[in-house]
Amino acid sequence: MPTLLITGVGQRLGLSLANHFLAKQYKVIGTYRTERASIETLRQNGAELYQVDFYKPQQTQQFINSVNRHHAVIDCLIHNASDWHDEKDELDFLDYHQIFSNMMTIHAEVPYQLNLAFKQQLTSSKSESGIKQQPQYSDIIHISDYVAFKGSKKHIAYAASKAALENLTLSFAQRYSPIIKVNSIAPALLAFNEHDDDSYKIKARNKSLLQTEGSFQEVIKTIEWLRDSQYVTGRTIHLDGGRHLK
Ligand SMILES: NC(=O)C1=CN([C@@H]2O[C@H](COP(=O)(O)OP(=O)(O)OC[C@H]3O[C@@H](n4cnc5c(N)ncnc54)[C@H](OP(=O)(O)O)[C@@H]3O)[C@@H](O)[C@H]2O)C=CC1
Ligand SMILES: Nc1nc2c(c(=O)[nH]1)N=C([C@H](O)[C@@H](O)CO)CN2
Repeated sequence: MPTLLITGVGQRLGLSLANHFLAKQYKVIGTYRTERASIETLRQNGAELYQVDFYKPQQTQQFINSVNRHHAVIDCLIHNASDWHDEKDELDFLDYHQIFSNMMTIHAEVPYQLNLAFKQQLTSSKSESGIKQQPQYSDIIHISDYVAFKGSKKHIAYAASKAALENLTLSFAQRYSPIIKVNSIAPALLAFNEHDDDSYKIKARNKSLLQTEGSFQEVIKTIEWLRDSQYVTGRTIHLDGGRHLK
């Protein structure tokens, strides 16, 4: 069965992805930063988990070394880990510096580093399985955001870093063809956070033509479609309810 490496599996989309593919008996390698009950449950269900704070380069390096030591094959690398920082007014220079640095680290530099570090594992998945019925590509999937296209006046660095991530898709698709497909998924609203109040929810839903939120299942279906594709690479797949036309 395929091996997936998913970053940020502790909650929400990452947890949904890990549970979905574990249920299909895939081998799931996951990263988490914060110890939670969900992490122990994933471990009991067979996931191989690594605790890493990607804001700490030494921990990123240790993670890469561990994966290189223990995993020879990766069929699909999904970059999901993300922080959603906003730029409040009247912060000082160093606060904005930290926000910008963190956003670029988690959404651009870490995907860049892991894509380069795990090329061998992503390439060997093809040779490991011997003769195939049809070309079977391995996949890199970057989870982006609609705001990479539109910008965001409240999450400026976040949006810019997601735009950088989508540009990485173009470069890695060229560099890793024809063995590895590289694509982005750019959702708009997928799921609210616990602290979101009703007025925020109404406003957020109304930003799209379909006037609703998506779902983590929508992303799962798109990942399954990308995995099955024989002809899509270097593309960003938008899941946004027609928000671009509102
Ligand atoms: N939810 C939505 O409506 C939308 C989501 N997206 C994108 O979809 C993806 C998933 O979204 P969602 O599930 O809501 O994200 P969450 O913010 O709920 O979770 C993201 C995960 O990333 C992990 N993470 C954050 N920073 C670090 C770090 N420095 N090192 C290691 N791990 C880190 C967190 O780990 P931990 O919890 O262990 O600390 C967390 O579990 C993200 O890329 C997001 O940008 C795009 C558009 C809409
Ligand atoms: N890392 C995260 N990124 C994003 C989140 C989130 O909770 N964590 N949430 C959103 C919102 O749903 C936004 O799309 C609309 O409010 C965007 N990115």
